[in-house]
Amino acid sequence: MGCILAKEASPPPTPLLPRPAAAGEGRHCRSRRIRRQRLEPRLSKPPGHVHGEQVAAGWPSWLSNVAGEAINGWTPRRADTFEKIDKIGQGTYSNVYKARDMLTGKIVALKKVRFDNMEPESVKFMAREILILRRLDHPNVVKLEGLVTSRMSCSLYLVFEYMEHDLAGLAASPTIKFTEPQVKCYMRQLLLGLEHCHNNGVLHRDIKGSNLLIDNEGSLKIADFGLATTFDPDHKHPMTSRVVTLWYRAPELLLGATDYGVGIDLWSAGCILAELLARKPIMPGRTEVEQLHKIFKLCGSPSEDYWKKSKLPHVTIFKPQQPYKRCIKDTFKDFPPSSLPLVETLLAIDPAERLTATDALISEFFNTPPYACEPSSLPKYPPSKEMDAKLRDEEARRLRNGGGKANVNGINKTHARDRTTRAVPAPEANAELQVNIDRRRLITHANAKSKSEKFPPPHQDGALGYPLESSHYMDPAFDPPEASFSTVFPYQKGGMTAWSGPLINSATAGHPRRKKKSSGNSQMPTNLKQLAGANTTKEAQKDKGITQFR
Ligand SMILES: Nc1ncnc2c1ncn2[C@@H]1O[C@H](COP(=O)(O)OP(=O)(O)OP(=O)(O)O)[C@@H](O)[C@H]1O
Repeated sequence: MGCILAKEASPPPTPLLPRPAAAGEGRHCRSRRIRRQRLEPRLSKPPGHVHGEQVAAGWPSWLSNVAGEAINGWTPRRADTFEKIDKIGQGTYSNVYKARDMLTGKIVALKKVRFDNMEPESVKFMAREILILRRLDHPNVVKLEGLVTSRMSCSLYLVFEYMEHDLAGLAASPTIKFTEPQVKCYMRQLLLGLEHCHNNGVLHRDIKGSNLLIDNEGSLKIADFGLATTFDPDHKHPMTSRVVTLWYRAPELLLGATDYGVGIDLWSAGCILAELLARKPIMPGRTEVEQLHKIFKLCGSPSEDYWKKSKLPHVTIFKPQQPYKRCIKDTFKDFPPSSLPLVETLLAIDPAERLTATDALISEFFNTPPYACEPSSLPKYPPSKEMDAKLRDEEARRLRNGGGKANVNGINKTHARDRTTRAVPAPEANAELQVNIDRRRLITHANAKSKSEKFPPPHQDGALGYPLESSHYMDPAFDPPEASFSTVFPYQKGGMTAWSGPLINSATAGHPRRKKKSSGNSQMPTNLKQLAGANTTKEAQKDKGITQFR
């Protein structure tokens, strides 16, 4: 969620001031300006009378001051009109609760936004998320149903329709094996949601399984617009390239592009399609360097011509010494044949070749039998969210430590389920403890979710934890232990999977495998090797910073 504090060199993603009219600018330019204003959420202080009206309507003054536009036309709901049922999720900047709306009886999700000392910047970024959510209205985009606060309140809750699952949780469950029609059904909904976002000038910028919520009717909805931004292809403005969780981040972002477009979300969608078919993440990089290396190994490195023409800032640093050949077809030779052209298109190195969500929806994949099933025909799954997995792990730990003597059945049950859970994020509540800070730093690299547009640095993320054995549809030769980079594969084999990254710092622990691997680094250009180290150090340094905010 977007309590964001931008401390980057890059300009803010939504320039807010309309350009003053130049002499001679006609109606055409004015209408373009109006369109631009419509596209770019205004986050300025509202005029005095509007501020007064908003406060009279029950909004706190601090919110109206900074985010007047975001709350315009809405009335706040009072917290005592909701009954909290359970905590169901924890994001970096929010806690999410299951609650009952006592006016309607409906079950909802309440996302409580954490503000750090009411910093206007963090309130503004949250306002941007609200404005973006209010602009969108589609069955495959999560709906913001209201806001909960009061005049004297220091907190804000976003009210959403309640969603029982997320795609990462379902995909990680070893008991759930998606069929081809089911994969098509989820992908179709994802692309329809993306099409709506893009047609309305919104880039999501953090598409990944845990942000794709699924309800018990099989509907998939894109959620978490904390990193989203507005864009206008006719009036490009520079945007930060440090967006999207690393495993799903497009190559142009890794190369430092600031004028990207819808292609970045389509790349992430391509990673998800291949992940659903392969039953494990296809490019789990731990640093930006490693991520780009994995991309080149699978998708081929760009042509000489591309490198020559490219004006991307990091091109000289990242250019591999030897070109890599594209090997998507070989790697995914067991994928359903009609899926390969779509995977190829979505994972095109050149964003211009990735086409659009609309193009993807009319591709062969969706028009070849077996067709996508109806969402309502999807199975009704047991709870599978990140938080469910976390609670199960905590319960298992408690029982192992002797707390479960009273319930032998409970122990057995928990242990059995425990083995099947996926990775869960580090406990946020313990972040102030040094041991957890250190863990977080390591896990940050492993999970590599960039939230640098939020608080510096990228925070750790629950990501996906698949048992190694669950690999499917994917050529095992594709991802042998990484000679150049990885020292610990970010998944654990069987047993308890409590973390999605290494718990020890393999860079300093003298891991025996590491020595062997580091000698296999010869393919990597020296400048890349240096950067790999530099990057890690930088990330770790930045990571220290986050502890000050929590
Ligand atoms: N509408 C919803 N229904 C049910 N659960 C939800 C809903 N929205 C969010 N959640 C749960 O809460 C978690 C955190 O929500 P969200 O990702 O929006 O917050 P965040 O602070 O932006 O997190 P992140 O650190 O992943 O960016 C999600 O992973 C999800 O499991």
